[in-house]
Amino acid sequence: MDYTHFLRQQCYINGKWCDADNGATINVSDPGKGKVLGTAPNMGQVETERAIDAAEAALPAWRAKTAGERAKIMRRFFDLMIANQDALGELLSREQGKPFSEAKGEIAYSASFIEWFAEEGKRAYGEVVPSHAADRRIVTLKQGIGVVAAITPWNFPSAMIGRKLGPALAAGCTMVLKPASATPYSALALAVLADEAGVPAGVFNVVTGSARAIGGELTRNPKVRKLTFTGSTEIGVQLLRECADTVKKVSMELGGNAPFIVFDDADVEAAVEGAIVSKFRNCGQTCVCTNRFYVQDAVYDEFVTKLAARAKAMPIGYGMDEGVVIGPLIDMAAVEKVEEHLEDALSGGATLLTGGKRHTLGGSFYEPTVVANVKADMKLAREETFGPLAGVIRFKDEAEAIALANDTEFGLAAYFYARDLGRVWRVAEALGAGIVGINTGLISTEVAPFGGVKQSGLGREGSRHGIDDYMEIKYLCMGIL
Ligand SMILES: NC(=O)C1=CN([C@@H]2O[C@H](COP(=O)(O)OP(=O)(O)OC[C@H]3O[C@@H](n4cnc5c(N)ncnc54)[C@H](OP(=O)(O)O)[C@@H]3O)[C@@H](O)[C@H]2O)C=CC1
Ligand SMILES: O=C(O)CCCC(=O)O
Repeated sequence: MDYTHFLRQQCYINGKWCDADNGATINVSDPGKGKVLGTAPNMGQVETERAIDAAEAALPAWRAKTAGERAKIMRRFFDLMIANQDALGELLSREQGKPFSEAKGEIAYSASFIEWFAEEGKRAYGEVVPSHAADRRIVTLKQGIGVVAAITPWNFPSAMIGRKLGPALAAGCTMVLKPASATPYSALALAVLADEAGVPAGVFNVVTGSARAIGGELTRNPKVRKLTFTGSTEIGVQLLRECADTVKKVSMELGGNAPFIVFDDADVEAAVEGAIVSKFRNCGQTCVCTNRFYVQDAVYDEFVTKLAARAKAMPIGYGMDEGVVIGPLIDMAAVEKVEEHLEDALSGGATLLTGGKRHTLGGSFYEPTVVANVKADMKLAREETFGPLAGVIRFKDEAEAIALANDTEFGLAAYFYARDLGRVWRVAEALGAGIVGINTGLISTEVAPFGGVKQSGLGREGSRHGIDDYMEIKYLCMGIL
């Protein structure tokens, strides 16, 4: 199947493909070539309300199915995603810019949440609680929360949906999704496959367009019982406020500022490998990407020299070109943010080791960049860069590294390399993050709980815990007179 089969330029509401009521559209561009790929409907409040009504109407029948019946449909959905991995990967690469190999990996990652939660739905056990009274019995049930609203970002246009849709469907919930305006096609492609898999009309709805109008309705409408969001902390905070009026359950997967610590007992080669993966995946545009490196005195020079050499050798190009590992940034605003952070570091005395400029391909291509002699108060260490810029800070001892790593309002991922077992436990326990990568730069999998502490978010996605965010516990107290 060709990728164009999945390139739908209409929204999906109540099992039907539709335009905005007023026919308005937004352009969707390929960030690599800068060329318009197509359009998507510019919907607003009215269409969103219609989608919520459809999700509400579809809820009783979807909820009434057994978990096993839902799992069969979800299994078909998973199989279709895998069978169409190449086409879905190409569509994703074209709208987002990431290398085709990474895009295909993202499709498999996205599908893995559908498969995982299809099975977890069957294990959403309640419990029998030892009673407090001889004449009463206590039982708990877990029930799907109802209509779920999801708002997702452009950096993982498929996987951030898969990991919300999987648990929602498995729990017996229905969903209205608003994907990022930059990358709506991967979301609409999921609607094509959901339909083919037999997900009933109204269970999964996709609306594209005005973030404010659609988001406003999703947060205001009392029929929506849960909002799940991945994106910036700034918008997450705004959505939390908006959800307060109708007391919705919320999951927030927000910004990060991940530290990556290399201790003097680390395997430096392995640390460089992990650093490359963790820093430059998706051109530095993931919330778990390393944002600041801390390297101990004794191994500092070796680490920065090797990191710079590896970064310099990374092939840059269009996502669909053979062998590319670094694609374009999502837009020029992203390039400007990298430039601002680099300029701030260099003007404060940091040393440029490689990169440091826009790539000759033009547009939003930027060279993988490494700077040494970075200080902890520079912008690149304090704010999420979300780009291919690695700044390396020197430290003396374990206590200093932990203090530096934890000196942030964020707490999503943290990484460190060390071999001393005592140190591994001490540091792992001391880091203020929801996810800690130890001697690895890659922590993402559907089987583990993904989520942050502090201003990086609320709730966990993936793992056996991920379905709980889509369920309520009901307690039954039974008199047995
Ligand atoms: N945690 C993460 O994974 C991500 C973090 N980020 C961080 O955020 C920065 C900015 O990226 P950006 O794309 O602007 O992220 P945003 O948080 O603005 O966007 C994420 C999603 O929220 C939507 N949105 C934006 N404003 C509103 C609103 N008022 N009400 C409801 N929904 C809204 C967007 O829609 P639309 O696309 O239509 O604007 C998109 O679907 C990045 O540089 C990065 O630092 C970004 C993406 C993912
Ligand atoms: O940046 C994000 O929000 C998505 C994280 C990707 C992952 O699950 O690894």
